[in-house]
Amino acid sequence: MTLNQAGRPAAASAPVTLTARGLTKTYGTGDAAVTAVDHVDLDIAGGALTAVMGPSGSGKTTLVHLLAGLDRPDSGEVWVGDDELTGLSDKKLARVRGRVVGFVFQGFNLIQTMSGRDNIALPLRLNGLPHDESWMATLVEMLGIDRELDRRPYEMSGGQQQRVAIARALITRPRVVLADEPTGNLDTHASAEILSHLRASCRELGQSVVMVTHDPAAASYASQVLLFADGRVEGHITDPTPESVMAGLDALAGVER
Ligand SMILES: Nc1ncnc2c1ncn2[C@@H]1O[C@H](COP(=O)(O)OP(=O)(O)OP(=O)(O)O)[C@@H](O)[C@H]1O
Repeated sequence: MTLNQAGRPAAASAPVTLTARGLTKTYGTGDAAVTAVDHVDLDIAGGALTAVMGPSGSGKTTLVHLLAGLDRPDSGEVWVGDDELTGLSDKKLARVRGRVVGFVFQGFNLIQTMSGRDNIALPLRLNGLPHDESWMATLVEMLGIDRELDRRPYEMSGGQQQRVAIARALITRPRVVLADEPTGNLDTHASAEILSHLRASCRELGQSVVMVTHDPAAASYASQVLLFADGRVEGHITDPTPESVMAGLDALAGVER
């Protein structure tokens, strides 16, 4: 698979590192306070796919929202290359985020009154970026969503909505892509295809791609897995296999294999 098959080549850009320093987010106060992300330091190299795994409630979604600038940390910093997202005003953050970060939400967040095509193109319109028909065609072919272009999200299956949401995240050729359970609604075959595309996309575009997943098979597509528990990175697995991921998760839960 190449991303360049439909016309103009996808512009490769120098990989940038996604960095977090001392990233902390607490919800609630007093006895009800939950520190969802607790002094996290990360250096995620561009051009590689990183998976984040851990128990439910360990803070994975909060972490990717903070890394994307969708939510503000209580303390700590997020950098995309030399740009500090956490230091920006809301207005500047919205502008940088729109151009630099692509996000695949857990619930897709597609706009129900808009066609698949308009949903995919929305980040370009919102950020005043030129429409690139050949890149749109490449993504549509890669994700197999040509029939979804003229449908509204409520006329699509969950898996089709997910593919449209992935196209929307990639349409601006963002430097950083954050994905919360990008294959959660897909069958094994469709998941494998999407993950291969995401991996190829980050390699060919030099993107830093971080995805949250509960699926060891999905995580094995990554070049590294971060094991997350109680808001902290408690371990790394490099060159993961489904078996090494399961062993890592068991170790995280204190279970001996
Ligand atoms: N908006 C919020 N207000 C209050 N507490 C929150 C909020 N969002 C998350 N939390 C709490 O923060 C903790 C981490 O939640 P988060 O959704 O980041 O975990 P997760 O690892 O992504 O979970 P899952 O795997 O179930 O999606 C949980 O205890 C959750 O209840």
